[in-house]
Amino acid sequence: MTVTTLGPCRFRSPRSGFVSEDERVPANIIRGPGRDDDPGPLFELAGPREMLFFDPPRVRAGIVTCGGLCPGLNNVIRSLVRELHGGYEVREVIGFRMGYGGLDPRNHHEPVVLHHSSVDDIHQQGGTILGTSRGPVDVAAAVDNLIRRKIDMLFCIGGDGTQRGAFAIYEACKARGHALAVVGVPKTIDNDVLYVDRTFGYLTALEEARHVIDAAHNEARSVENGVAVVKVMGRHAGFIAAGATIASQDVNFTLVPEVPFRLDGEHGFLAAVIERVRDRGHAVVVVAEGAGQDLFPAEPKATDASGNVKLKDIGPFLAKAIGEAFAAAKLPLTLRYFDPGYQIRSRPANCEDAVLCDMFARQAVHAAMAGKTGMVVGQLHGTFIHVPTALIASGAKQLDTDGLFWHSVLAANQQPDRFG
Ligand SMILES: Nc1ncnc2c1ncn2[C@@H]1O[C@H](COP(=O)(O)OP(=O)(O)OP(=O)(O)O)[C@@H](O)[C@H]1O
Ligand SMILES: O=P(O)(O)OC[C@H]1O[C@](O)(CO)[C@@H](O)[C@@H]1O
Ligand SMILES: [Mg+2]
Repeated sequence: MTVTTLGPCRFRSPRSGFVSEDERVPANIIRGPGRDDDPGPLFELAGPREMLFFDPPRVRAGIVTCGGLCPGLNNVIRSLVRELHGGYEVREVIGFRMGYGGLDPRNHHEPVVLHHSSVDDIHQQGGTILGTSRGPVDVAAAVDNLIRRKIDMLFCIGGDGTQRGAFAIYEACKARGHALAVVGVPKTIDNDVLYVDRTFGYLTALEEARHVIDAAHNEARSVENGVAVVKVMGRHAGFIAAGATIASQDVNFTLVPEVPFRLDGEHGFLAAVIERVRDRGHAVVVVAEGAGQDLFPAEPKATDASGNVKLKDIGPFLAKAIGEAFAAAKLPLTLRYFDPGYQIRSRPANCEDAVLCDMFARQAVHAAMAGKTGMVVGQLHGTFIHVPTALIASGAKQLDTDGLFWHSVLAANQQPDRFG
């Protein structure tokens, strides 16, 4: 599957180290001869193109950040601006404010002009200098505004919702014959974006989660029968819970959305916690926010402003259940509860994420200058690629519970494969 290009490329690039349009990266690893393995989609390689669709000095670029905060948003903004200005000598870069809401002039979020110097040290701050939001977008009004402002390329930094919004903008521009390059940069601490080995923000989230787990472990093991419960983010995927478990090696129970669990019964989660505390005197539980949602009564699901289902709060629910189980077993308990979600995602990027943000941003600029549109910069097998936005929006990545990563979790925490 190839990415759409806006038209013939007529301008010579000022960059070097060009990649060819013919190189492809397969989604799947071919496991060996004699097997009928499906390579899956074949993705274009990211990188500078020799010929460009846009004439760099005439380009007007726009940047928008949407959805929840994530470490590295400012790094991406900075590297986009620096590559546009420094690499291609683009004269005008505009930052739309407060997410997609800022694309609609009726919301009165006046965009800001981003200069080389105005992004100088923003990478040292968490959050996003442009502001962000959730909530509905009037795509027609957004596209009217982009056309009126003569924007040639729009960089949409955000998660799955943002990329679905980017796709709607891309389709509306196509229908109206406006040559806008819509290029996404995949953001989320949850790391649940398809065709992206690692989204930016994920490793910073692990590092921060590990600090909290260290604290939880110290609390739990310093008291009699200490149990610490740490809730981390991860709506539909347990990558943060799993990765932090492996990084910390001090977690005893890791609960993720991909593995349903039972609380009660001989082989249930609560019996396992009691056994662990009887045996070792303390326990550390890490739970992803999307885990165990089936333990709550089924009722109509509320949604947030963007249409994301509001999850039931599994953390306090588990803490209460553990308290009741210890009481029933007439066992003393000291329970500590940690919910560091916002503390984690508002941090500045760590070193690995800073590198990834810069790489993603520069590949996004190369793609847009070559007229690529309706695409997101991805990364597979350590290689940067162009992924059609339609594919990114087709689903979400989850933990492979038969894979190496989850097996490392089970090896680290020694919990059974299943509870109940
Ligand atoms: N199908 C869609 N069409 C148009 N806009 C959409 C669509 N889905 C989501 N959006 C818009 O994209 C923006 C960001 O979506 P959302 O709040 O779900 O965050 P996200 O990008 O998924 O990031 P996070 O990982 O933090 O949830 C919102 O303004 C939302 O209204
Ligand atoms: O409180 P908010 O802003 O709705 O965001 C919470 C969500 O954001 C995420 O961190 C994704 O950005 C999810 O893991 C979490 O469910
Ligand atoms: Mg989302």
